[in-house]
Amino acid sequence: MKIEVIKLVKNYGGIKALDDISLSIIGSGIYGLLGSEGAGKTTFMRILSTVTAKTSGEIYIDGISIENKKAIRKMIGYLPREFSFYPDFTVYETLDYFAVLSGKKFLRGEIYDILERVNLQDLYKEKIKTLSKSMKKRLGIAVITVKDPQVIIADEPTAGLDKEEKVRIKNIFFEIGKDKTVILSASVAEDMEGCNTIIVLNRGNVIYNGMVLEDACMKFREKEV
Ligand SMILES: Nc1ncnc2c1ncn2[C@@H]1O[C@H](COP(=O)(O)OP(=O)(O)OP(=O)(O)O)[C@@H](O)[C@H]1O
Repeated sequence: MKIEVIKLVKNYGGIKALDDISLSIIGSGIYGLLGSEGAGKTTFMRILSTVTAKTSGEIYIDGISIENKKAIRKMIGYLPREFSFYPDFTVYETLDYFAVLSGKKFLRGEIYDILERVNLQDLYKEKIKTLSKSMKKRLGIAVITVKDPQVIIADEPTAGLDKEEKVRIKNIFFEIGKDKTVILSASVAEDMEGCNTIIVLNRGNVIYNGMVLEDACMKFREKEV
């Protein structure tokens, strides 16, 4: 899997949210996108997921242009910051519903297997409205992995969770990242722990792209003050 971003620009009226970004993401693993509020993380992820249109530049995923929305959407699972579910559906019904939407046929056992991967197997009868924030996040991960995409993009999946829950969510992504490309964002440096590559965004520019967490944190903090 290779993602190539070439001279990507996104303007919202007079606001330059992404200012000529070029980078490559090659192979499986966890890629962390670190940046403070307004750095452009959500915009970047939404463009990659074909939810938002770019202003200019090019993106290719395995050689397929992002303009080819239909093909790209098959390759990508996008977990936005807030994922909405039907509050009165149970955990099982929700996953089953998205499985049907994905167009693939799933056996009952396969749905339980997916729930097990995100540690929700014992809660399959629970209604969504009774779930905690972390449980909903985990269900969101289950939902986006149901169509087995090659690339998983998650916008601040650990924001607002306690330490234990952050670790739990991260471990799920580490497991997925063994053979898929996972891109996740955060606005606090500690949430980048365990990422194989860290990309630091600042006001729409890439100011660090590498494997050393300490260096990424230094660049990030330099711009924060
Ligand atoms: N729909 C929009 N209309 C106008 N400006 C926008 C829109 N979406 C984002 N922006 C602006 O683009 C810039 C980048 O925002 P973006 O949400 O991508 O950053 P972020 O790093 O995800 O930050 P946050 O954590 O606050 O969401 C900000 O200046 C933001 O105000």
